[in-house]
Amino acid sequence: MSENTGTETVFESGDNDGPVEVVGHAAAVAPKDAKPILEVDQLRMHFPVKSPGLFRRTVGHVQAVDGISFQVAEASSLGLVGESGCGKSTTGRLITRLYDPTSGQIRFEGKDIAKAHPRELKPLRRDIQMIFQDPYTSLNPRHTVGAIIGAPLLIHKLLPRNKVLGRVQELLEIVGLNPEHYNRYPHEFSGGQRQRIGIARALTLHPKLLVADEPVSALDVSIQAQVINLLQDIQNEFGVAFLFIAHDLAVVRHFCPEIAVMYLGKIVEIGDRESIYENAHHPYTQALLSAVPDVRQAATGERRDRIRLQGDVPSPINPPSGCRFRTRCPIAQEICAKHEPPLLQIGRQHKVACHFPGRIGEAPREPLTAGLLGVDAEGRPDPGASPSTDLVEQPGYADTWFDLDNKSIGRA
Ligand SMILES: Nc1ncnc2c1ncn2[C@@H]1O[C@H](COP(=O)(O)OP(=O)(O)OP(=O)(O)O)[C@@H](O)[C@H]1O
Repeated sequence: MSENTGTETVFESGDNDGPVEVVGHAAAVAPKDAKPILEVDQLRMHFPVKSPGLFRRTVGHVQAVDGISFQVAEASSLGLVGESGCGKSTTGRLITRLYDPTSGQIRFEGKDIAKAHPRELKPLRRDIQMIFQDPYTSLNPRHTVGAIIGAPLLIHKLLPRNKVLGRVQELLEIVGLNPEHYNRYPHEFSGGQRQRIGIARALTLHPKLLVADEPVSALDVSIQAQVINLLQDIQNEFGVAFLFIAHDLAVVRHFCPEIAVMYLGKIVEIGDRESIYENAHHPYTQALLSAVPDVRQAATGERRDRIRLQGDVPSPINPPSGCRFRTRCPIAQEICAKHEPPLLQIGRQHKVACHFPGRIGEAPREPLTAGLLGVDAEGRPDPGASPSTDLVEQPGYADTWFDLDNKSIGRA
């Protein structure tokens, strides 16, 4: 495994009072012209809610994921961020096909796996692996580390039994653990070391895509940075793509060249690192960002104004009409209750779903989306308008977009 040879960088954590400096790697950049390895298109997961009693009728649905679209490029990383309950883990579990989606497509290397039969899933399990949040509960305490890491090789009959130990030791070395410790049990390791064991297990079958569900949230801040550096090393060495799930925008900043922000089952903003961290246009992203300590501001003693959202995320069983964020949004107006804002492309790699998208304090006075939806500023049908028929959310970015600053069409 390559050593930590990158430039000195800073890793921040929103859970801390200030940014934490680590000697680490330069921030990951997207590989040039990489093809998408994963394309998620209008993906939905509605869990049925059953009535109590004998007949257990379906009385409603939890709209955990409600029509999301995005891409993950080969050997790159997409960060999926949002508060607890917004549907991130469900998305991860759909992609690894632990759940059957209600509708939508999950194209892996061009092939739709959303409805793949369990028989077809076996080879897929090699290519797409998951790293779980909790290194304490995700490892079987009764099995040795060698048995945990080697099991997938035996299940998939990839190596004869007498070759497994060698491969296990190689994997332990890759994740920075002592290869002689294969006979130890999970409880003999610290939290960070256990997460390394979970990563080794996920790597056993040479996956092409890793879904990392809050892989560092349970770890101490200093250990978080080491584990993220390890994931970056693994990506550089093996070309693995990542869907990196986190509740905190600080955690994914370093590792993910592209970020998607989720709220109540929807993607509300998606873009490259610069668009999200320097130029966020959705009030929800702005609120999440305001909780992240900023390195430059910490150095000058300034503080970013904290935007405090009122209340909790509403229930996904009965989400608010129109824009789902409107009940907590500081700039919501009448139209927001009536119409769901489409995810509009406003930059080369930047999309936002808001009727009033803008930098903090620069939101437009009139809803930007009214003409496209064929309504007036209050959201009432406008008989003179011709609504756009082309508002279905697509994965990826188009070659043209609406440039909000210049009020003109931007081109790639
Ligand atoms: N198996 C299930 N059955 C019914 N509802 C579910 C199920 N799994 C998740 N949910 C609900 O779906 C919504 C989204 O949950 P999910 O775990 O995907 O969110 P999350 O953003 O990952 O949150 P967290 O960080 O807390 O895990 C929540 O309201 C949750 O209660």
